[in-house]
Amino acid sequence: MKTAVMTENIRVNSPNVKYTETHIEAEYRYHTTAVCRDGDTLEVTPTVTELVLRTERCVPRLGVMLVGWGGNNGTTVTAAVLANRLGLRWRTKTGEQEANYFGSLFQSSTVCLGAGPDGEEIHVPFRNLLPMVHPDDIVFDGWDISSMDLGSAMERAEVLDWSLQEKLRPHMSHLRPRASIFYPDFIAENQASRANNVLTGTMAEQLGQIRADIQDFRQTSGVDKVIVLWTANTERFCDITPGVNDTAENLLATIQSGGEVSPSTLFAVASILEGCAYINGSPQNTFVPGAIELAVERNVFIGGDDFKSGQTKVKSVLVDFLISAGIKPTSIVSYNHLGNNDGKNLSAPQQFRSKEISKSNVVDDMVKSNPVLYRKGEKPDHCVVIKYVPNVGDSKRAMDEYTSAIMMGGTNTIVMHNTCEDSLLASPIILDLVLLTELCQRVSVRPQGSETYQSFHSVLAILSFLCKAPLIPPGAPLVNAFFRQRACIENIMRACLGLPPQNHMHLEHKLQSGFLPHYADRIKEDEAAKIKSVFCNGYHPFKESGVGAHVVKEATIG
Ligand SMILES: NC(=O)c1ccc[n+]([C@@H]2O[C@H](COP(=O)([O-])OP(=O)(O)OC[C@H]3O[C@@H](n4cnc5c(N)ncnc54)[C@H](O)[C@@H]3O)[C@@H](O)[C@H]2O)c1
Ligand SMILES: O=P([O-])([O-])O[C@@H]1[C@@H](O)[C@H](O)[C@@H](O)[C@H](O)[C@@H]1O
Repeated sequence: MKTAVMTENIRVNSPNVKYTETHIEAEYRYHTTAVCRDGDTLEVTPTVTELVLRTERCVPRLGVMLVGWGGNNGTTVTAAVLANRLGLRWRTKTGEQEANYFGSLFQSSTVCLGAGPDGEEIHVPFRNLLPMVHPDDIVFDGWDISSMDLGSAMERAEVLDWSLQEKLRPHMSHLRPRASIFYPDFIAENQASRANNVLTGTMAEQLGQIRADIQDFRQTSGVDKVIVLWTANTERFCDITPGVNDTAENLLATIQSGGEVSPSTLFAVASILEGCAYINGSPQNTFVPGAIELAVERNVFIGGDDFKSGQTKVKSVLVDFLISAGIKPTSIVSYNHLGNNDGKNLSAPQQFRSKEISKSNVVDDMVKSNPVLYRKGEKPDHCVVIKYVPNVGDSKRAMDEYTSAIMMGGTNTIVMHNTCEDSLLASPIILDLVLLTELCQRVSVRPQGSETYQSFHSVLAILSFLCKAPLIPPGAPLVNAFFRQRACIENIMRACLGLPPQNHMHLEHKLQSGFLPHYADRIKEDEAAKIKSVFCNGYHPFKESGVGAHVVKEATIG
């Protein structure tokens, strides 16, 4: 039975937005711009498509099954949710610390709704825009090739303060990962010593067991829906072979007969067949063409690849800043060393290669966007180095050097040192990934002229903000630039409320004699005259006359 949890505290006052018992229904004018070349002229045509976006208001009880549950990320995200749910506080050497969700886009960042009574911008937590699952309410389960219970695995991870671990252990020691699929040649040899919790049988039997595990979790936990997320070790890339994994039919046949199918792809197939969204937090090519085709056929969301958590996240900001400012990065060197088990696995060449690819391609879209700086095909030198240094544990040390050409033959070099507990950056990303995926499962869209509503494409490109190597539908533009990706999420959620995209223009404050605020037509004639006299003399109505305060009350924000 779904729990009708009304989490939003924003009510949009518009004739285009309807709140029913079950849905928010927004009529939305989607503005885009079509460009085509006519000789040496670019012809630009603004286009408008009428859409109706419908969002289910009932927030389900969400179950998340982590593959690699006993790892640094798996234990840390589980611990963080428990600590927040329990409202834990603990002593550290610098004082008392309380649980939080820093690093989560939805839990710890805000969006600007619009202007308030005094003209100031009103910001609200991102999560408040639409009804969303609260991370405190997530129920975790999962698999690991290591049988260690979550309390001991948290200790093995060496991520969280000991005093916090002491408080959490009674709540985690009874949690045990389910046995998993283990094919040694997909991850580093140095991982074999962990593998004491593995499934036997044929590939088809193992697939069947994973499906049974998902069914068992759904039934025993009482959750309304399950999302499966891979946070197990980075695998080597899989060969894409016609007749093996190039179509859904061939992939399913290969699983029956046994062949080149990775554990991560098997988990993807199991999840899709169980109707569960599947997200890949690692860089390997889990989503072979056959897996993507299966997801589309079954109308199930898939997303990834590789959490964008630290060094690469900064890169997707810094390179966007440089190129958007007309400065030309000519060399990017990204080095880091870390001492956790992820680093140990990545010390093997094939696993490092998977990561090198996802960390290297993140600047391509930004480079291609600026033909003023870069000739066709020209790219900055880009070097990625990862070293395993056990002593530093989960505290990854990243060092970056960005060298750029500036005006008249000048050179700018930015050097950065970035130290962090890698798992404390990845854990909020995991939460954002599953919460955004769950929200998208409750959104449907009816384009003008269509009688039926449709879901987002099975390849959930909106997750790009959270991934180093975004998986996108065929033909869609690949965007890695951080703030463009963030704006995409914000503006789609605003569209679900019938609100226009954020444009940051503030035109009402930028004209010589100003103009009437857009809502002025909704207020009485004499008050409009007052605002006109005040506002158009360059004074903001809210500050000067107080009349705006009355108008804002009618706008019913809050
Ligand atoms: N900041 C980050 O931590 C970050 C950022 C981006 C991507 N990642 C990726 O996330 C993944 C997990 O990172 P981590 O630091 O938690 O690593 P980890 O090594 O601590 O955890 C991985 C876990 O997966 C388990 N495992 C390996 N193969 C498995 C299988 N077939 N089935 C089930 N479990 C299996 C291991 O036993 C281990 O417990 C890695 O692939 C890493 O590259 C991490
Ligand atoms: O997200 P990011 O910090 O650029 O990338 C990280 C790498 O720098 C790190 O070496 C690796 O172990 C993590 O899995 C993660 O991928």
